[in-house]
Amino acid sequence: MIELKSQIQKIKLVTVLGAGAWGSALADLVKLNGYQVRLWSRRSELTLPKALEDTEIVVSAISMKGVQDVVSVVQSCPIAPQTILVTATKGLDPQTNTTPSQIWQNAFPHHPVVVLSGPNLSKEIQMQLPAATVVSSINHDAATVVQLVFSSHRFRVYTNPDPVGVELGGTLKNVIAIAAGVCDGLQLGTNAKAALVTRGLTEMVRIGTVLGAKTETFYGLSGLGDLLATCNSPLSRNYQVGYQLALGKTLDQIMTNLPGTAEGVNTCQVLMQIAQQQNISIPITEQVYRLLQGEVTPKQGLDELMLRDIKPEYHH
Ligand SMILES: NC(=O)C1=CN([C@@H]2O[C@H](COP(=O)(O)OP(=O)(O)OC[C@H]3O[C@@H](n4cnc5c(N)ncnc54)[C@H](O)[C@@H]3O)[C@@H](O)[C@H]2O)C=CC1
Ligand SMILES: O=C(CO)COP(=O)(O)O
Repeated sequence: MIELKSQIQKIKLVTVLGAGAWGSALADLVKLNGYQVRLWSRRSELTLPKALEDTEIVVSAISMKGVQDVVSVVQSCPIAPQTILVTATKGLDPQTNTTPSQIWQNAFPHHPVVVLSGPNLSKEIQMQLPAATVVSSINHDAATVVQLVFSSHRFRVYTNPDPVGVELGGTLKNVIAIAAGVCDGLQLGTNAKAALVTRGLTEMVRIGTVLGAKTETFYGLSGLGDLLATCNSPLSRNYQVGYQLALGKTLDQIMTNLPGTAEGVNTCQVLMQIAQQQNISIPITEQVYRLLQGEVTPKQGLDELMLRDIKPEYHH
């Protein structure tokens, strides 16, 4: 306990990697709590080694496609052995099917790695609206340090003992958010949306538990919480992808004009690979995949879901 207290008191400098929507919002949260913050992006004048010099916490908000590259460069920089690595990316690596925290941990086996994930639409956070999130790590002390560094009267941070589940909640919901956007774009109504989001959660639990997550984590902020936020907000880029597909735009048109990253598009492909390899039923994800591939229209995807064999709600 004394050691943890002195660890927390030592934190003065936090480096945030990725100056996109989420990295900028996270940097502001930490800055408002009185810490010195360095915000690095590949376009900034600050070099990565300089950004990492003497830092106590590194927060990565790099989109999935850049994580491996950035991790490789960070590996070549001198960082102190006790530096805490925090990952806030919500995606899966298409080559290895691994999560961002697994990539960080593989590269830095002796460093504490903490995941940060929750219902956190960056625009609302930047507007200083209240929000809550979850931090989790196999190193509980490191998670507690990160909890204290980020917590404020408008950002409530919980710890959770299931890092795999916390990270996967934020990642898996992106695909369901695309489906929710389609549902609203087609004006299918509130009953349909409730059914979709609930069955989406069942699907998240099914694939997430195969990947090592605990079921109950998906019923918390990083699972259901994030699912509700993104499936119900036009601020969500993943929701926007589905919504605009339902209005008849092409995926290329949507992606060209989208502000920032919609991770669900790539995550969907990775989930299909995993589901096929491991024989997991993920019907909503499958229809989102087929829609993104241009194999079905939004209306055909809906019909495919509605006309599946009837069955019990749960298998025991
Ligand atoms: N925007 C939001 O509301 C939230 C986003 N997230 C997650 O955070 C991650 C980033 O999202 P956003 O900030 O919204 O996206 P963004 O597109 O605004 O920013 C992505 C950042 O990653 C950097 N990046 C990408 N490839 C790179 C590479 N090869 N080398 C160096 N830097 C590279 C970009 O330069 C940019 O700074 C995503 O995984 C997203 O799911 C999580 C919670 C909230
Ligand atoms: O993860 C998010 C909110 O928690 C952000 O959602 P989008 O990436 O769909 O904008």
